[in-house]
This record gives sequence, structure tokens and C-alpha cells, in this order.
Amino acid sequence: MSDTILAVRGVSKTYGSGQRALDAVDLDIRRGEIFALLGPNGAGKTTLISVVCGIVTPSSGTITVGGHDAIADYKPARAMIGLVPQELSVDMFETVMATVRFSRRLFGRSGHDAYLEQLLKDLSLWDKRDAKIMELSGGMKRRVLIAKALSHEPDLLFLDEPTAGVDVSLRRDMWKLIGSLRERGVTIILTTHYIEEAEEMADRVGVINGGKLLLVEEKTALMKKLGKREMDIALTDPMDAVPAELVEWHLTLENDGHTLRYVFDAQAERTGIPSLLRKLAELGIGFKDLETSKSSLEDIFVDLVKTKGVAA
Ligand SMILES: Nc1ncnc2c1ncn2[C@@H]1O[C@H](COP(=O)(O)OP(=O)(O)OP(=O)(O)O)[C@@H](O)[C@H]1O
Repeated sequence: MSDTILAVRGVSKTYGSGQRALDAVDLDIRRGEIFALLGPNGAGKTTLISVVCGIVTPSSGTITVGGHDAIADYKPARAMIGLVPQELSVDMFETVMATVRFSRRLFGRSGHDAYLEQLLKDLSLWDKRDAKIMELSGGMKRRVLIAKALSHEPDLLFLDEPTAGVDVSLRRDMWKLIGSLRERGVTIILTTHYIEEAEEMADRVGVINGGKLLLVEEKTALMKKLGKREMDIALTDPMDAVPAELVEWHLTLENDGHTLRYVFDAQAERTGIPSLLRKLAELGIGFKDLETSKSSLEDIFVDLVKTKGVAA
């Protein structure tokens, strides 16, 4: 079994309107990973999902899902995919069970109620199986969309903005749920505006903007490579300005002059910390505490925006 479940090669899409939504995208998704596709509004995330799912035809390029050509061999390719769309796409008057059963049949799979029962239980929907969708809360409706997408036992699940507009506790529930899906062996691609979400969930992160995939990296490597560290020096006596003798460290004064902040490259061989501390001692500047912190994926994204021109 190949390790690559999805291969996107040179895929471009120009809509009839002339809008170029995807520009020569290459992407390999590994079996079993959680991949977060990060990008601002209009970056091309939904279009990328749509071409893989056969909803939008690419202008050029090829897509292979589990070895099947997603265009020439559409049916088996599509059967391997579950799609949780951004918007609610269910019949409000149907019951939960009828909705997932219908979805399963659409893919030519019948019976196997044991699977659906377990699925609804995993999604905490079993008690609501006979309720009409319109009677459910917003969070439950989202879970129905996931149940629907998983009804035919796909290998690859797309979640388009899984937590857009949901409150913090529901977002955390959703993250837990996504984690448990991965444990069941489902490969997951999620799109998100929330960097926190990518940071929490993803094994790898792709950043897309203007239809171009700007970067694909292991999340931890990305954070390590592009990460900066901060060191806050809590001063014994506050100061009005950074002394001229400390100019080479580009320090900033924070916290009403009580804290000196030093930002340094976590990967650099020389951090500059020992020499800075020596200099402080030389100048007789006393401090009570030193605290270092790592940058988040959010800081990294903001940096990328600056250096690669990703419009945030
Ligand atoms: N059916 C369409 N016809 C014409 N242009 C479209 C169509 N769908 C999307 N676009 C355009 O293609 C570009 C990419 O849109 P897409 O929906 O893929 O972005 P996105 O990253 O999913 O954005 P969001 O985060 O807002 O959902 C945008 O400029 C959008 O206006």
C-alpha cells in the first residue's frame, strides 16, 4: 500500500470569470496524517478541495486518490473521500439516521447498520438518531455533517473550516473528535483560518495564498525553523530608555520600563544571550527574573505574510 493517499500534480484552476483560483499546485498527502491547509479568505482552499472531490474540474494537472485518477476514474476515487462542507447541506426534515443511511447508499453501500450505529455513538448522536435535523443544536448539526461524510467509510476526510463560527468549547470538542478519527486510521485534510487550530491538530501545515501553495512543512519543523524566541528580563529598577550600550541586541522596553525584551533566532548557533548578560552586569543593570518563550504558529504566519507577501 502506497504511503501517499492523495497526489495533486500541477493543478491549476481558472474560473469562467477569469479568476485564477489555483496556480500549479503540487501536494502529496500521506496516509494517516492530519494536514492543515492554512490561508486567508479567497486563497483557493475550497477550490482545491472541490477539484479533488470532483465538484470543480481543474483547468490543468492531475489528481490521484488511492491510485485512482480523480477525473478519468472518478467513481472509485470519490468513494474514498468524505467531504464535510462549510455549509449545511442536509434535508432539515429528515432524521439523523435516515440522513446518514441515505448518504451511505449514494456510494452504493447498503446495510451494515452496526457501522452506522458505532459512527453515531462516536459522534454522540446516537440518542438523537430519530430526531429531525431541524430539531438539533448547531453543534449537533455539524456532527451530522461529519457522520454523513463518514457514512461510506472513506479513507480520506476533508473538513472545510470545521470550526468556523463555533464557540470555544465546541471547537475543542471538534478537535478531540478529529483526533479520534485519526486514531481510526482516517487521513484528514482540514482548511482553517485559525492558526491555533493548525497548531493544535496538524502533523503538517500547508500555506496557500492567491492560488499558490507557498509552503508545506511538518508543523514542528516549521515552528522550529521559523520560530523565534523571546527572553524577558525583569529589571530590578525600571528604565526610561534602552541604554545605548545595548543597541546591538535590538532590545525593546516593555511593561512600563520594567522589562527588557530580547528576541532571538531559536536556531542560531549564537543566541547572543551570554554576551548580553555580561553586558548587563558590566553596566550594573540588575534583574530579578529571566523568562523565555517560543513563538506560536501565529507569529510564524505573520512573519510569512511579511516576507512572502501573504495577504492576511
Ligand atoms: N464558482 C466560482 N466562480 C468564480 N470564481 C470563484 C468561484 N469559486 C471561487 N471563486 C474565486 O476563486 C478564488 C478562491 O476561492 P476559494 O473559495 O477557493 O477560496 P478559500 O480559500 O476557500 O476562501 P474562504 O476562506 O473565504 O472560504 C476567490 O477569488 C473566489 O472569489
